[in-house]
Amino acid sequence: MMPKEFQISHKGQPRAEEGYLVMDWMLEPEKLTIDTPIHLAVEKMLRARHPNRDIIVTDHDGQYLGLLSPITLIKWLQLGGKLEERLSPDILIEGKVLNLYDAITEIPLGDVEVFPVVDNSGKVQGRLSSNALLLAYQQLLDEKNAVADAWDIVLETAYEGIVMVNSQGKIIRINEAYKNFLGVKEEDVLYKPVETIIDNTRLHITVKTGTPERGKLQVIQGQNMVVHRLPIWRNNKIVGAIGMLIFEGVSDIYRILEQVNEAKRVPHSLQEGSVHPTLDQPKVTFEAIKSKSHELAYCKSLARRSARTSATVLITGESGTGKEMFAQAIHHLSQQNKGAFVAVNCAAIPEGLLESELFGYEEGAFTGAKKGGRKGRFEQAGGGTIFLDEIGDMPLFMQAKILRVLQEKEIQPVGSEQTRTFSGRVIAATHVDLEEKVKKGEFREDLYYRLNVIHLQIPPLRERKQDIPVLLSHFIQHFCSLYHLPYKTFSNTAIEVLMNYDWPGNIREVMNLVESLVTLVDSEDIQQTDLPPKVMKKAFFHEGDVQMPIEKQQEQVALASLPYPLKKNQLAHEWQEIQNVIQACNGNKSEAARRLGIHRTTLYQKINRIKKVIKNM
Ligand SMILES: Nc1ncnc2c1ncn2[C@@H]1O[C@H](COP(=O)(O)OP(=O)(O)OP(=O)(O)O)[C@@H](O)[C@H]1O
Repeated sequence: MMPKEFQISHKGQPRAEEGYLVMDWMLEPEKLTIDTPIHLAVEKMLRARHPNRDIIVTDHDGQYLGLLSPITLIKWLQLGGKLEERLSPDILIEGKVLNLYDAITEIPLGDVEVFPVVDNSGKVQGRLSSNALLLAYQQLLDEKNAVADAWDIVLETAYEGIVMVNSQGKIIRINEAYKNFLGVKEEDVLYKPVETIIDNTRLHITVKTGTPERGKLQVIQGQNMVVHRLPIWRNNKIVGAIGMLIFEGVSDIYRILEQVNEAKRVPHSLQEGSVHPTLDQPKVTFEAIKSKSHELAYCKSLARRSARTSATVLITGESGTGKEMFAQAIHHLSQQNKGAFVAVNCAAIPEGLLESELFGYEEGAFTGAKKGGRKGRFEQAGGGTIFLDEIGDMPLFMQAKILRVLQEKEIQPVGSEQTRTFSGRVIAATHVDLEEKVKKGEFREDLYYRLNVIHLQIPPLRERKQDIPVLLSHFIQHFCSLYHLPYKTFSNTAIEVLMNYDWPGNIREVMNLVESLVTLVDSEDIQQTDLPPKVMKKAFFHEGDVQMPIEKQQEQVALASLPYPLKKNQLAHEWQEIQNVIQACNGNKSEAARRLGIHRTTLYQKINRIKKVIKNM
């Protein structure tokens, strides 16, 4: 007797892709050979510890014949069967036979609780009970959920932006990184046509053509990005597409490639060195603004969007938070990038000179005016960007003149009757509370509103501590390579202290501290004890901090203060030594460098470095 299920489920070939196969879950077979005396079968059934007492019956070669179930056996005995008789095929039921390689999820189930398992030749190899099946299902679902959870975490935390669209090209999933980059909220983009949300996307085309596109350049929010677009197929139909966005590293490579291509286009005469092209200052782009926090991601996204327009931008934030960097990044991404970026620190220019500095002057405008006059900063910015830093410190009379530029787009040099058109863009910045100044009558309200078209508020570093490790690692690499020193790292405890510190000077302070540590610490591992006492004190003595006992705090500070004066002494010693040699050489630094066994430029660098470090101590 060959049950029909056996023939149906016997697929012959192992299907390794099915993860959950019958063979992985089956148990030892409880089997008897045909012709066994019935009383032995009854004893076996009574001895069975498991609830499913059906017994598999095979022929003498181990081939499956059928199942002996307790109920059919009782019925058979009631009809006059004898315990001395032997097992014969007519007492057996068919059962549901499974193949070793059947996938658990595809088993055709009936009402029985024991399933004989046979190999490809029909020989019995084991049995699968309903209990084992339940266990398998439970584990399968647990694993599926765990995989889905892990997958979600990967999607959410991936460095790349990831977006998924359905077959109609509507967004059905989008990860945090992409949302941050676009500056959108999930509810604003879900189920919207992707082309209305992402600039220059082709995902809505990918779902029509089914053609994958890898490593394509796509301009999003004015920035060159590298993207992959992959269709998702199911049962020979395109059910959606996935778009992946690759940020910084790769776009850096593309920029370098572009620069290489540019260089190849340099005219022959320049390559031969007959004329030396001047090297531009390195451009500050958004990629140079190192960050990991959501707060800065939002600022970058808003700034990128502002670069699409020529609207005035007001950047506020404490000193050293990166306001000028943002202004430069906006400039380089904007239409104005063909013109110059001219930065003016309004607080640093004496009040009497501010007007001529900003608007220029005509010849003879005042005593001491240069022949032929002079162009002001606005005119220098031309079709580019003028960055008015510390605008909050601008005197009221100048505020009126700036307002006029913003309203009329005209500038008037000192001593001139003529006005000139200003076609550039204005970005202003301040660390003071302008609204407060407006209330006090120290800043013109109309100018405030004119400047405040797009307001970029850069949070202080203590409110985005996630950025601290990124900045530390960025600056440590920067200074180690600048000073040709072997790469150093911070110990975990040092990072912990630095994370606890408030950074009143923001990123500028991080930069200065890392520079001095890189030059001061000889070891490649910067320890907590290498940090200056002010950092240690602030990191450990937070107001109202009652967690650490006072003796422990004192101990920490004492520990922290120890090596630093030592370092200071060491530096002072080195400084004295250099001064002695220079004196001995009658001030001749080239000779002093020779005596010290170092190159003259190295001596200059050393002197500048020591001066700078001592000043920062
Ligand atoms: N996110 C950042 N990544 C890398 N470097 C940064 C970052 N933010 C700021 N810097 C660096 O920190 C220093 C201070 O930045 P910046 O001059 O832009 O700040 P600011 O807010 O304009 O300061 P201030 O108000 O004093 O003029 C600069 O050397 C800048 O390159």
